[in-house]
Amino acid sequence: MTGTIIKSTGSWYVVRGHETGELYRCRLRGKFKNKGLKVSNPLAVGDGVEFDLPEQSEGAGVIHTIAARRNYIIRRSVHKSEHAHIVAANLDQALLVVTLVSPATSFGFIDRFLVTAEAYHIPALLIFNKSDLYDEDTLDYQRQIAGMYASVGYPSVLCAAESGDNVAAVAALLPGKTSLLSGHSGVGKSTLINALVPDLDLKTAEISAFSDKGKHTTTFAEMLEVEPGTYLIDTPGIKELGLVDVPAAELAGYFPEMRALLNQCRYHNCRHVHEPGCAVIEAVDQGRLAVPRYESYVSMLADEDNRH
Ligand SMILES: Nc1nc2c(ncn2[C@@H]2O[C@H](COP(=O)(O)OP(=O)(O)OP(=O)(O)O)[C@@H](O)[C@H]2O)c(=O)[nH]1
Ligand SMILES: [Zn+2]
Repeated sequence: MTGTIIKSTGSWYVVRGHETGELYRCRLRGKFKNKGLKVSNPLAVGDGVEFDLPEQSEGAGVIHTIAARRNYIIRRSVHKSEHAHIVAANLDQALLVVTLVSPATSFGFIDRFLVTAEAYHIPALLIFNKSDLYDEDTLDYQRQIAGMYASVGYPSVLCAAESGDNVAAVAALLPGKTSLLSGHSGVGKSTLINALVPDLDLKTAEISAFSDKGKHTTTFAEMLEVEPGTYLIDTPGIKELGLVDVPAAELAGYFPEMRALLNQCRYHNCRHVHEPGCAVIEAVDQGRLAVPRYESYVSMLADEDNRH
């Protein structure tokens, strides 16, 4: 049988079976190695697996094959001696919840998230929340920002999670996909999840009761099941996305609007800061490349220089 891992305790996995639609508790057969990947966990939520239900196993499954991953996000350990671990695999999109007031999310944070998503090859979208708190000027401003991000490949939705206003537009992004939901503390992520996942507590309780069977186990990771096949992964912020140490020379390649210009710079190793004949600087000067995006690039480049 085949299925998707929706919860992991490190030794047990909860798998949603594709053929039956049922939940299965599974173990991993024998030793598994992640080829060329130094991580502590062989399997993560979102992984596709093949498993058997042997007789005399009291309904517990045995995973014997892991499907190739389309992508995955890892979290580095705080202790250097420990391996990183895979937070989740096979993400279809990353949604970043942001706010323009109460609190205002900075461009720096947004662009860092988008660069990280590019590095992971995960399409990213922005959810502007708390629209009920925006006055006319802020709404104008929001349209400008949304336009700027849309023009470089990041669509967005404006909503108010608390009142439910336009949450339907967010819900429409989800069916059949695995979505990562991120955002600074206080932007309304929990409120949004509660609006998106009806009976959230019931569903979570059901899966816990099923997987823990009265034992005290720590959950390493869990996907919220909006419905079978539609999943949300809740993470507190960019640290979870573990902004991979993007080498300075590659950084501009993770800004889609800069990518197309890179081979037009006079110097092949142009850093696009004050080099003569730089196509990126020219685009900024001519208003073809948004200043806030360029400023984020320069600031990330400086951070990268300071690290080395
Ligand atoms: N006015 C307004 N307030 C909202 C909206 N959505 C959430 N809030 C409020 O914003 C505050 C933070 O919301 P949470 O859902 O707890 O935010 P969070 O992002 O999950 O924060 P953490 O739990 O710290 O990660 C709460 O007081 C919510 O009531 C909204 O659409 N409009
Ligand atoms: Zn350049």
